[in-house]
Amino acid sequence: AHDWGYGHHNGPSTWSKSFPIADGPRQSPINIVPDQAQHDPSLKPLSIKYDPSTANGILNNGHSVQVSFADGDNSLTGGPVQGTYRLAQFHFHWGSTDHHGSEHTIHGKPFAAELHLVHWNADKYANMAEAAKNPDGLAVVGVFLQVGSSNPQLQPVVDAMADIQNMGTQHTFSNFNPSTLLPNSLDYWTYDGSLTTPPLLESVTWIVLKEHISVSHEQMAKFRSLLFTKEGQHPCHMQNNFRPPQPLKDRKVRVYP
Ligand SMILES: NS(=O)(=O)c1ccc(C(=O)O)c(S(=O)(=O)NCCc2ccccc2)c1
Ligand SMILES: [Zn+2]
Repeated sequence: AHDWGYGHHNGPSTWSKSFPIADGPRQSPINIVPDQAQHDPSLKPLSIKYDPSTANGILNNGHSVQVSFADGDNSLTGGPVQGTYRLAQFHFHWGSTDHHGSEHTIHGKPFAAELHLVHWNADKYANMAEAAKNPDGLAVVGVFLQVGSSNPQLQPVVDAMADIQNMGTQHTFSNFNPSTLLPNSLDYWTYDGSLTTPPLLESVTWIVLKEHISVSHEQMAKFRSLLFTKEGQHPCHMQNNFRPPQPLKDRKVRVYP
């Protein structure tokens, strides 16, 4: 199988060989140009409600660090979506320095990292995999992380990284409320896009928050201490696990408010 990654030989520029949709009409991420974003009266405020008791594990999947949630009352409603989307997992993308690492960019400017909260359309589909095959199947909330003061809300995730250094390792992770990772404002940009990793399915309504959260340089160093590699393999630090911005093609970015 195409073991895709972020290296020179298996990185984003090679993905179209195994995943031709990489050159499709609604790929993510994109560069966001705020003054070109359109107001749309049909857009609503985002409504997000998570149940911390459903957090059930933290995993190094070889591409990112991912916290997964059991099916429960974790809902995203309002915003650009119809119906109720359920939180499945959140993960991050980051760089080798504090000056880059996010997937979306604003006016061409990257942030040090980007948090993705992945939700699936539980009104219409039986599970995440089914939802991922449909254009209205997924909704991902993106939150920029800007290096500055330490973020105490991130610390439980940062501390758990010590237990999942190698690819394929996981650890229990419970009683965590991911809404503590959201900024004060839920104002957002939204556009129709895709997964930013293979299989790059064009099934994501992207909701990128305007306000960032903070992360300290030391906390970022802990992200970079994670490994792409398995125990016993020559260690390769997990960093630059981001796909660069893709062509906007025939799409408009909308903004709320
Ligand atoms: N950067 S992103 O938000 O686009 C994203 C990245 C990786 C993954 C993942 O597969 O873990 C996901 S996922 O959790 O949505 N999984 C992909 C959807 C999928 C699930 C099950 C089977 C096939 C595809 C999303
Ligand atoms: Zn992601």
